[in-house]
Amino acid sequence: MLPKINFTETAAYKYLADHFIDINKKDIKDLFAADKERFAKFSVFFEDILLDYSKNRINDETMALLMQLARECKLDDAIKAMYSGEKINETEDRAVLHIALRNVSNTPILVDGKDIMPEINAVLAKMEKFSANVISGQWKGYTGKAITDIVNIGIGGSDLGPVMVTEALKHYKNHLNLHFVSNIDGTHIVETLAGLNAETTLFLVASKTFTTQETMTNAHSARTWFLHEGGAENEIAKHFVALSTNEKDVAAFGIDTENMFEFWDWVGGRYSLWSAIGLSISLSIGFDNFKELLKGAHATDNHFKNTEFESNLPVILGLLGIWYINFYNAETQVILPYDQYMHRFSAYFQQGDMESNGKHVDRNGNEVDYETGPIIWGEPGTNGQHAFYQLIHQGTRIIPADFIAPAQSLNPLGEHHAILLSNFFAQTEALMNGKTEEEVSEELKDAGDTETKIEELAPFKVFEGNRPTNSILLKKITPYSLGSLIAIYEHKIFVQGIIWNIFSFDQWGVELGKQLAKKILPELENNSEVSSHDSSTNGLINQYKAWR
Ligand SMILES: O=P(O)(O)OC[C@H]1O[C@H](O)[C@H](O)[C@@H](O)[C@@H]1O
Repeated sequence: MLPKINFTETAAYKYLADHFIDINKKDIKDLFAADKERFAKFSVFFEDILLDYSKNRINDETMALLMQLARECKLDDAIKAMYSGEKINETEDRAVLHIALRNVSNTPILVDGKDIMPEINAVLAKMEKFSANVISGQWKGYTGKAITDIVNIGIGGSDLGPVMVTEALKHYKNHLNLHFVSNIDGTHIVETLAGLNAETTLFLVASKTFTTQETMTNAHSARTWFLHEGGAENEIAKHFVALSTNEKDVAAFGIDTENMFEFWDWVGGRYSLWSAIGLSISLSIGFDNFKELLKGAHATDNHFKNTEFESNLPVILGLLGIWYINFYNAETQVILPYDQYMHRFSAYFQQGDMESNGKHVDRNGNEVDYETGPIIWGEPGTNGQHAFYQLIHQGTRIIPADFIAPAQSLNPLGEHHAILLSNFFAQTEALMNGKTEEEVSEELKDAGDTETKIEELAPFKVFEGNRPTNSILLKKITPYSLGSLIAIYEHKIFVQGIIWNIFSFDQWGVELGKQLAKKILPELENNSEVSSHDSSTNGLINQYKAWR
């Protein structure tokens, strides 16, 4: 059982509320000026990852109180509960064990008294063999040709993780072409299949439940396409495999359960890239690299479990988020990777974070009277700089930002990486320091502007600064370091969920829309006027019918 403590009733919360009044008057740049040790104090290494959180609106007391908050909320007990396989996903009566999927040290992990490691290892061995066969060309399609194209059909957690990781690790990929179909919009599958040859295409039907409407519809369309292109029913096994927890429905679809890669109900969809759902990753970069990804995540898992809170990256990141969300009323959190390969990283954590912590009922079943999960967004730098950074620099909202960059480029090309990184360093400096009216006037004077012009323009050119950022500098993007980084963000979400006293591993909020769509679908079958809804929904449906 998880602790069920209202964090706003802790002593630490009350101290933090008082402390906030004091720190809110301070400028980060003044805190730097007053403390030569600030960078050393507020930065921490985890292997080849450096987290610098010194450019935040914090001092020693803030961090001490945030750590006290974590202790009062019994974060340590919660971590133990997760790692020991307790059913901490109480509303679904399930354990939460993505950490077991990457438990490469193989220490037993018990669920209902049974060690789950042998099952995990068996699926990993099956993934290894299958990946090797497909990559080497030993696995043949129905006309005896090797596979050239992999199409992963899945949505949500059965899509976003594989997409993000295969993109982030594209540098390590082999000759196989990877495609991802998620959207129910027919355009997605039509456009994907348009360039493909059924003889050399392998479909991975990725769905934890194997009942998701989008995935099942797309999978059936892929099957029809395969048969239409010349494949026969009894050749489906050579071109369709399933990644799922639902053996019965996999068999009903016509996929040989021999070709099913299993996972388990204690793997949340948005935490499933480490499971059989990662088969597309293993096919794309080879199983050895997939294993490296798992190893990197496992290293983070050990760090999170064993390191004191003060030097624990997920704990520090989680608590800083709490500081801004609950004391500064920050509504969003922007994630800005300065790495083109990581262009889906923020999108991935939109599901990871928002589906986990977008909750308004606490673990006691009561409405919360504080803010919970932030809105997660972001794009890679430097593209974001030319799009939305204006609002981060000069808008009215406080937007805590995570800047992420690798020190080494995987594609060294002239000055590119130095320019990229100069922007990475400059942005957090600019957000912190801002630019005073004096500095602006000086600049305008130097440019030859008149006194009147300077007075007119200056207010628009002032940057108030004091905008908080974390910088995460990695040595290099490798399967291992990416695995570590993803796991850091996963555990950060866990930390925040524990403090907010919410259940982070269910997702009831996605159900209502699905239910209503199921009701509406039959109403779209004929042309008769619909009147069973509110006037807006009726009006929209009837107009659709008139226009289709
Ligand atoms: O893997 P599946 O069972 O097809 O589920 C795919 C996705 O759909 C659901 O709506 C959930 O909100 C997601 O958490 C899940 O990842």
